[in-house]
Amino acid sequence: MNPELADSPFLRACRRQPVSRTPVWFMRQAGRSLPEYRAVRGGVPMLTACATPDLIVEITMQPVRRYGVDAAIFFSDIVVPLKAIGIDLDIKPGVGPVVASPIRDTAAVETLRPIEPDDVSYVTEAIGALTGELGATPLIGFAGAPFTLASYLIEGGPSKNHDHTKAMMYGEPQLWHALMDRLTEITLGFLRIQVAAGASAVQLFDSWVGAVAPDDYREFVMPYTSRIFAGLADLDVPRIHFGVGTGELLGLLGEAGADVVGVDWRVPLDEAARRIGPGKALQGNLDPAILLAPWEAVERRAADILTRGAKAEGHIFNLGHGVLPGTDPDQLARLTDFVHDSSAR
Ligand SMILES: O=C(O)CCc1c2[nH]c(c1CC(=O)O)Cc1[nH]c(c(CC(=O)O)c1CCC(=O)O)Cc1[nH]c(c(CC(=O)O)c1CCC(=O)O)Cc1[nH]c(c(CCC(=O)O)c1CC(=O)O)C2
Repeated sequence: MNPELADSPFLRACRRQPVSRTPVWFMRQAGRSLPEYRAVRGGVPMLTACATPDLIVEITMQPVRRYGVDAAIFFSDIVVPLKAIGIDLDIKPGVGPVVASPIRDTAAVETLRPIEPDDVSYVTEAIGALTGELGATPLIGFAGAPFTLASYLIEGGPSKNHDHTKAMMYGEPQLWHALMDRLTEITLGFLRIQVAAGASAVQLFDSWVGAVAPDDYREFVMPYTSRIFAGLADLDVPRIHFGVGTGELLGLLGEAGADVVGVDWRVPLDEAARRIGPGKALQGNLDPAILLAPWEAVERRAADILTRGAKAEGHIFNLGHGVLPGTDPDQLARLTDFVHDSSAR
């Protein structure tokens, strides 16, 4: 790895090494909040954009150019690897991922095959071009975690209560474990492809896992996330584990094997550090909705997060979840500068 990249504040903070300033990036930093994104997407469907190397590169670079964030995140979506292995699904504007035939029996589970580099050659091509353009700025690869992907596949789309998902988990545990096993192989394979192509860190999004209780997490989810983190260990890239509403799960999320735990806005970072224990860096955790309020409100919260984050062994500033589409990009530009200026040491 290029020594300047290895020494970047983001990678150093992930490794819990001293930094010259707190690194910052934002989940969903590319996307609908940016006028330049809306311009290049035009009428191109989301999943077409995710399979077009030139668009992936351009969209990934947009927030790096505009904000000067400390990391880029590969432009894609959590359902891309599922589409790539032949699952009939689409991302519908205003709805989200929609699966044509929800997966609820053994025959359907058996249609989930492992992912091969040839299934996603556009990913390898885009990441190769990106690492050249990014130079000393790290590129984060990502994937959805098995629980969150299972929820989309079983429900057939976004779900508030995950009814069918939990019905399978509690009522048909064998089928559940078979599904999670296949999704684990796909997720691990997809992350390994991204690292082989040049990603210098990975983030596993278990966005909906906050819906399960700690004992159920241990039994039905953790064996799979642990397998993914263990399966990445030989690649020597920082592994970030993120979920929403995970206050009661934070210790277990750390135990599953990540290097960095992403925290949403519900738990202050000093308290999160206490719950997670030593040996982990933290990422987070400004409520993305605060960015819709005047700057003074943003600044007050951001300053508090920097103070609390300093109690962790490493801190990467981020939001507690993705940038909301109605966010004014000038707020994010100001926030990036504020984090850099007020944490410089
Ligand atoms: O509410 C729901 O369940 C549907 C959510 C939804 C997904 N893809 C989607 C949508 C529709 C939408 O955003 O309106 C569809 C989707 N994915 C994405 C976009 C672009 C944007 O948000 O404006 C969009 C909107 C598509 C469009 O432009 O019309 C891109 C995306 N998804 C994702 C990422 C990774 C990241 O967050 O940084 C990124 C890349 C961001 C970047 O390059 O900066 C990951 C993703 N997609 C998805 C999830 C599940 C949880 C969630 O809702 O946030 C997650 C994980 C997460 O953010 O926690 C599912």
